[in-house]
Amino acid sequence: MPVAIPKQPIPLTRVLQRLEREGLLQTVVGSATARKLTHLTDNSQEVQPRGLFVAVRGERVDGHRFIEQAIERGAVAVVGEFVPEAFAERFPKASFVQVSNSRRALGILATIFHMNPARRLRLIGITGTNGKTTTAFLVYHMLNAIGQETGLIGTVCYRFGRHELPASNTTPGPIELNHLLRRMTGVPCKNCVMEVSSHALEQERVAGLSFSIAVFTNLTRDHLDYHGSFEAYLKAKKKLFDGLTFRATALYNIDDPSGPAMVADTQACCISYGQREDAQIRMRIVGHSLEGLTLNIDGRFQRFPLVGCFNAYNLLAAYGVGRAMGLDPDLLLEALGRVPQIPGRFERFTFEDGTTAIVDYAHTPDALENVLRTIREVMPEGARLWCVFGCGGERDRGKRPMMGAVAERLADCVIVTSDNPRSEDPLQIFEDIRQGMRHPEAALWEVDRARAIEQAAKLCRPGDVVLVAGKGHEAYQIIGTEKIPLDDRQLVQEYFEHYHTPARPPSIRFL
Ligand SMILES: CC(=O)N[C@H]1[C@@H](OP(=O)(O)OP(=O)(O)OC[C@H]2O[C@@H](n3ccc(=O)[nH]c3=O)[C@H](O)[C@@H]2O)O[C@H](CO)[C@@H](O)[C@@H]1O[C@H](C)C(=O)N[C@@H](C)C(=O)N[C@H](CCC(=O)O)C(=O)O
Ligand SMILES: Nc1ncnc2c1ncn2[C@@H]1O[C@H](COP(=O)(O)OP(=O)(O)OP(=O)(O)O)[C@@H](O)[C@H]1O
Ligand SMILES: N[C@H](CCC[C@H](N)C(=O)O)C(=O)O
Ligand SMILES: [Mg+2]
Repeated sequence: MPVAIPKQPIPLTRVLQRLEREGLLQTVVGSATARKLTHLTDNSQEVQPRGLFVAVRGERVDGHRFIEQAIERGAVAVVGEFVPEAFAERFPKASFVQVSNSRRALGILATIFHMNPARRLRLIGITGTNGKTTTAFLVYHMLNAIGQETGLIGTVCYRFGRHELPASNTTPGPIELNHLLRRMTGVPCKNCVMEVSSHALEQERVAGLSFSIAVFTNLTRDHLDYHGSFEAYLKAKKKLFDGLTFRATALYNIDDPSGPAMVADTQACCISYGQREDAQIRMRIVGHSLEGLTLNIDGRFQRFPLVGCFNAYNLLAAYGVGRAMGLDPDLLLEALGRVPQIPGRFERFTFEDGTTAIVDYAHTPDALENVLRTIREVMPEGARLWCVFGCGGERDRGKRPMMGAVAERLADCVIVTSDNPRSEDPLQIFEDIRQGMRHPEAALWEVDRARAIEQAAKLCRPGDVVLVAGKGHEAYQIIGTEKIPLDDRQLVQEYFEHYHTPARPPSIRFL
């Protein structure tokens, strides 16, 4: 985890004033209040002399356990929620700043230590269960194509200028996030479009950031292991909109049942998008095939290379962002019409004998259903639809039987396999998936994902369509705590090329 280093040391008094203004400050213990702080971190192992350590009650461990270690390594001040016993006596040279919410304090302090880079950027935040990465990529390409230098933060990677960094989280922790924003201002970027996950909102990773535009895509089942209930999940997403000022714009999908609730308490100017008559930004699907979509958006016809009705919403949301920025509709649509392939999102591979394989990141029941339906609607008659999928370990168990049911209902042939089992037993995950299926015996069950893809390649007939779902751009399989290289796109190319390139007749040699 990175450390925030300011241009010049920051007086602790400034930190206290800001925390007080935010209503977070409770008490201050200790004598070091006149000190200047050289860096900020929430990881005790990264503390150096004259640092500020924020103790966070984490998902795995409680950062308060490492206060002593942080002070031994040179922290002169500690921010936390509970004052350790006899702090002043045990650590006479340090100060303890008690706050009501350490995660929130960390977010706000990260903006100070990185000199508030977000103030020099137009921040565009995208939230929702599905479509965040796609919509963020669309906005990124659209704005850069029309000459507005824009950075990107999301699941696949972080991009700005000529830099592309691997993503740690969809929405990184506040120190890394503000560091990225600071680097973007150096490009210089005008805008930053970022995915804002529900985990990030719950954990205050975006605290202290002011979004100019926030987009809601949709809300269906995911992450209930973490949030506990659908209501709590909705509430976490809603925080993005509740935090907007009256100067911001909230774009919401009016066709999604949770759309209106999402913006119910926002101060921002709300703009709805969707197919409904009363949508302020409206589209109609004019045509869709395996080659792409034709939409009528606000009365203008445009073709796009993205497949699937769900992508019509992502395109509309991206267009809405451009409209909220006051940009020319024709320019926006023309730019969106030329978007490149988004890594691992409905990525299509066609083979000589007419077989098609599609690698897609669908890892929720709703996404899997949408993708399978889409393929069904546009695939050639007489062809069979295959679905190779699995469910992540240490993630929402409830979605497993639902995904089993969806795959069985919509595909002709199902191969269940592993998708990042993490510390769980893949066979137990299979058992959970099996619970949702009526005829589990009709499916193939293959723990080894590479072998499952090979089976699909071997068993499908020329002209069939094979969906390999769940991992999209991911180039690894997480087994235990190890990340083993594995790339669906590479495997698909390798195995399908092997089984679906018709053998050429041997060339005749004339002697
Ligand atoms: C479960 C979870 O969300 N964990 C996230 C969380 O970690 P945490 O702060 O709770 O970490 P922890 O390990 O319990 O440690 C608590 C504190 O003790 C500190 N510590 C720990 C050890 C030590 O020796 N000294 C020390 O000071 C740690 O630095 C930390 O401050 O905060 C970290 C920084 O913000 C995240 O990187 C981390 O994401 C983990 C890696 C993760 O897998 N998260 C997933 C579930 C996630 O967030 N996913 C969403 C996307 C979901 C979607 O796409 O729909 C995302 O935004 O990526
Ligand atoms: N608007 C949408 N509605 C429903 N399903 C969608 C939508 N957009 C994409 N999908 C499906 O969901 C999958 C994930 O899409 P995407 O990566 O854009 O979403 P995400 O919200 O970023 O997901 P994650 O939270 O895992 O990062 C896609 O591969 C596709 O199958
Ligand atoms: N952002 C999602 C991605 C899931 C992708 C899937 N491949 C899995 O590992 O379950 C998560 O962390 O739950
Ligand atoms: Mg994403």
